[in-house]
Order: sequence, then C-alpha cells, then structure tokens
Amino acid sequence: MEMVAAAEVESIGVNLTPPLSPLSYSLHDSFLLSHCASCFSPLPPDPHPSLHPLLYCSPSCSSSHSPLHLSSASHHLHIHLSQNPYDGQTSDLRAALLLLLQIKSHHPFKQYDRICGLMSNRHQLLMSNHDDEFSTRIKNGARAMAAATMMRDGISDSNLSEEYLLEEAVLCVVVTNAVEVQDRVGRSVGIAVYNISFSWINHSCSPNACYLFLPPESHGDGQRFLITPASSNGRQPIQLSPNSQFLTESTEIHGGPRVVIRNIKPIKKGAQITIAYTDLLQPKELRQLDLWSKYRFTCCCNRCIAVPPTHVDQCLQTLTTASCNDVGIENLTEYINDAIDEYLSSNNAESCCKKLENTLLNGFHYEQLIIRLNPQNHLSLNAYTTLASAYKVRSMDENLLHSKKMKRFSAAYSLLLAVVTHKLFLSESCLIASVSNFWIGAGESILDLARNIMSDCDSELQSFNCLKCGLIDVFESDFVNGQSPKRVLDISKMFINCITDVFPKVWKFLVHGNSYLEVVKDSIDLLMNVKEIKGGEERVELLWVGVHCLLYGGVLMNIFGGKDSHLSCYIRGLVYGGDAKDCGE
Ligand SMILES: C[S@@+](CC[C@H](N)C(=O)[O-])C[C@H]1O[C@@H](n2cnc3c(N)ncnc32)[C@H](O)[C@@H]1O
Repeated sequence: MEMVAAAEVESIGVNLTPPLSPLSYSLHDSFLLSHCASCFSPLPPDPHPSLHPLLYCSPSCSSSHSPLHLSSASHHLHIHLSQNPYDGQTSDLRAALLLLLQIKSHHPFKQYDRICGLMSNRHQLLMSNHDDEFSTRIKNGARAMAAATMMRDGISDSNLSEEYLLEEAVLCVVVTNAVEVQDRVGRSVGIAVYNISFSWINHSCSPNACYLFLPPESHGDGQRFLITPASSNGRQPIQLSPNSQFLTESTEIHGGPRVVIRNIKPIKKGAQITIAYTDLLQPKELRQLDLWSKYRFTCCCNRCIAVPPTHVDQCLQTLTTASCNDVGIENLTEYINDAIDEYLSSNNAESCCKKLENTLLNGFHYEQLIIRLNPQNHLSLNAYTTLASAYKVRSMDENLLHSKKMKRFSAAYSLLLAVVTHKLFLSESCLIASVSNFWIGAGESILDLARNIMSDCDSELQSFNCLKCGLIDVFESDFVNGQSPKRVLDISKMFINCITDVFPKVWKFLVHGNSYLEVVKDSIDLLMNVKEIKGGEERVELLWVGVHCLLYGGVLMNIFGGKDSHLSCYIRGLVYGGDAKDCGE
C-alpha cells in the first residue's frame, strides 16, 4: 500500500495533511525521567530526581496518559523487566502494548500480516534461523509483553506458552511503522506509530516529502488531506469502507506527538508520496544496509537503481585513488569510524583531531597505495562534523589564545560542511534538511567566534540588515502556501552572491594555521573564489557571513520544518542579538 497525491502541489513546503495524532507512542528509556511521557516535552530539572518510571509536565498530560500506562500493562512490563532483564530498548515494547490495547476493540485478529491496516512485515522480520539477533529480540519482546499482560490480569506466568503470535505481530507492526520523534534540539526522544495516513508512506532515497512534529502548543488544524491511500500496483486510489474510518481518523488515545507531512518537491496529482527512512547523505551501500537491518527491505527507488549512479552518489563515494579495492576502503572506513567512536566515547578531542586531519591531509596508507578522500566523500563529511564538534570542545579547555584558534577551526569545519553539502543539494533538493542544518551550524559557530572577538557584537547585530539580498525579510515572510522551487533557487543564488565578496577573507582568517583546512580550499573554490582576497574589516565580515549563513539555513528550515519551530525561534534570538530567548528552553 502507499499514499498518493490527491491534487497537484506546485509549491514546496506545503502541508499535505492536518496534524495527525498517534495510535501509540512511548519515550525511549533514557528520556523517561527528563521528558513528559504524554506530550514528550522536556521537563524542568528536578532537584529531587524521582525513580518513578513516568513523569508528566501537566495534570492534563498525566490524566490522559497514566490510565493508559496501567491498562496497557506498560506498568507491569516495567515490574517484569526489573526481574527479567531484556536486551534492547523497552520503548518498542511499551508502544506495542499501547497499540495492542487500542486495536483490540477494532480488530478481529484473524490474520496478522496487517493489523488495522498497518503492515506487520512479520515474515521478513522473523524469517531466518534461531541465531538471528533481530528475530530473537522480537520473540523475547513478545514474551515479555505477554508476561506483563498476564501480571496485569492476575494470571501466573507459569502459564506462559512458547508462542505469542499476536504480541509478535503487534511488535512487528511497531518495528515496521514507528518513527523516531525528535525533540526541539533534534534528539530522538521516543517513537510514535500513526494510522495509515502516515504509515502507508513508503521510503525513497530521493523523497518528495518529509514530516515534522508539532510543538504541543501549536494548532495547525483546518488543513485538508492532499494525500490519499492507494494500492501499490497500478496506483489505484482505495475507497475505504465507512467502518474503516479508524484507519485514517485520529484515535481515542490522547496525547503523544502530532505529526504533519510536508512536500519538499513539487508533486503531480496521483504521484506516490515518499519520505526518507534513513540518512540521505549516506552512499547507496550504507543506505541499503541500514534499511535492511531496520526494516528488512531492499530499496529500488530511482536514486538506488540509477546507472550510472546519480551525481550525488558518485560524489559521496569518490576517492582520488582509482585502483583502490574494497578491502582498502573497508580499512579506511574502519579507521575513520574508530577515531570518531573513540572521541564520542572517551571525549579525547585532541587525539581524534590528529587522526582525522592526518588522514584527510596525507591520505590513508594501505598496502602500496595511498587512499585520498575527496571533500564530498561521505567519510569526509562525517569527519568534518566530528572535527567541528571536537574543536569546539577543545576551545573550552584551552587558554584564551588557543581557545580562539580552536573556535576558528571549529567554525571553518562547520562552514566547509555547509559549502560541500550545498553543492550536493543543488543537484538533489531532498537534501534540504541536512544542508539547512549545516548552514545554521556554520552561522552559529561563526557568530560565536565573532562574539569572542568583538565586544560590540550584539549592537552590530541589532543594526544588521543586508539590502542586497533581503534575507531577513525572506526569513520572516510567511510561507503559508509554501514557496515555488524557482524562488528557492533564486534565494540560494542571492545568498551565495551576497557572501562571495567577503567569503575569501573570512575563510582565510578561519583556516590560518591549520594544514588541512589551508589546502582544502580548492573545493571551496568551486563555489566561491577564495583566491581573490579583497581588503576589509575582518570582524565585520565575520558577522556578515555568520548572519547570512544563519538566515539562509533558517529560510530552508522554514520550508521543511515550519516557521514556528524551535530552531526558527532560536535563529531569531541569535540574529537579533542575545541568545535563543523565549524558545521554551
Ligand atoms: C511504514 S510501511 C510503508 C507502507 C507499506 N508499503 C504498506 O503496504 O503498508 C514500511 C514498509 O513498507 C515497505 N517499503 C517501504 N518503502 C519501501 C521501498 N522503497 N521499497 C520496498 N519496500 C518498501 C517495507 O516493507 C517497509 O518495511
């Protein structure tokens, strides 16, 4: 099954659905004590941390969710697992128990391939031999769900049998259809399962839509559905029978994060709506691996079957060593991933910077070869992200002089990441979310550096206005009906034009003293002419570039993430001076 466009949508950034409430939802284990179990919003820090497994932000959240917690046996699951440790996240199990409670009254349970219209994919997920970790976890999870339900009903668990087909199928429905719910700062705090309006949307590596979670207080109602269910073969629209309203309507379960689908490309009437289930900045092999390990399907979208590979996929895989074999690439990948993992687990930022920059600068030695990474290779992108973070961490530990240098390098890596990804975005517009985040990150770290250098930074910021590109006005304008793709392209050109004159000087200032950043300028050159350096006042130029990056990232983010998002508010706080004020933090 799939969803198709019910009408042509020419603009981008248009809501294709009204806000959808979940059928089931649950916080991840590590957020149970920091976020509201009903609306998922962060809780104020508690001076006397509770050990209670569920906390709420308001009496209404508590009264809507806590009865469900008890009646779904989620509470009993907690007790059961404290005596019978379970290897995995319990959010899947809690969401499955809530779904089971919700659907029991609607579903005859004659077959388990679809439950309330949602695909369980259980044959694929449970296929294979006994030592498959994935299917074993589902079987163990189903058993834990059954034990919790028996405990709730006062039945001794000595009656536990070997097979729990219903629990298994519902858990498979959760694995197949649940989405990760992000909080305001982009962390995955939990999962939610929605009805078919969301769950029938298939994956593509070049999707035409995305989804966004609404802040608990926002409305956004009144929008009609611009998408409709269809069968996969022949794209025939499906007429749902009157008693299947349950499939598309919101449910009697209250609370939980609400989601909206938006288009990020123009869509013709009848065209399939697709979203991304995986990180689109990965090359084909990694995307396929990720989709297989999480969902057990092989993607055959246009991007995956393109021969030769699409420009973006070629860039993401490009090495400068033509004759390198797979083992060499595997070793290089392992080396870079190990350096990143070591940094993330041990926080040794200095050693990580050395390892990554040495590989980026001098290449990776394997047998007789030196394998060099192109700046657009996905490993380089991962390295830049890590280096931006590692230099930021180092800037906090160093003396003032060194701290400034570390801040410069951190800003330079953020900027490099944005510039390199921007070039990919120009040929694959579905990368809008990544590129927007990278420009915002670059703007943020450049302004952080500017604040460090200029005592009058905030007053300069308040009087900032670029008459040439008018990005502030574009950022503030209302995109109620989206933006035309041509307008987005024009805004991108305007933005690049506007910073081209000052960019070389800022870049040179940022990278001074860093061997790798000083030589990587060739790839930056493709977008902006770094060689030609005009005179000017460095500190003001930093502000100029920083604010432009933030606003441009913000304009893109308004398109896919909505104008009332936390990040939009955060950008406003940074651009108009001060910090992210009044954004609910
Ligand atoms: C959330 S459901 C999407 C709706 C689903 N097609 C249905 O009939 O209910 C996710 C499942 O759909 C299938 N699917 C989604 N995108 C796919 C794709 N690009 N290629 C193959 N199968 C896909 C996979 O079986 C996946 O586990």
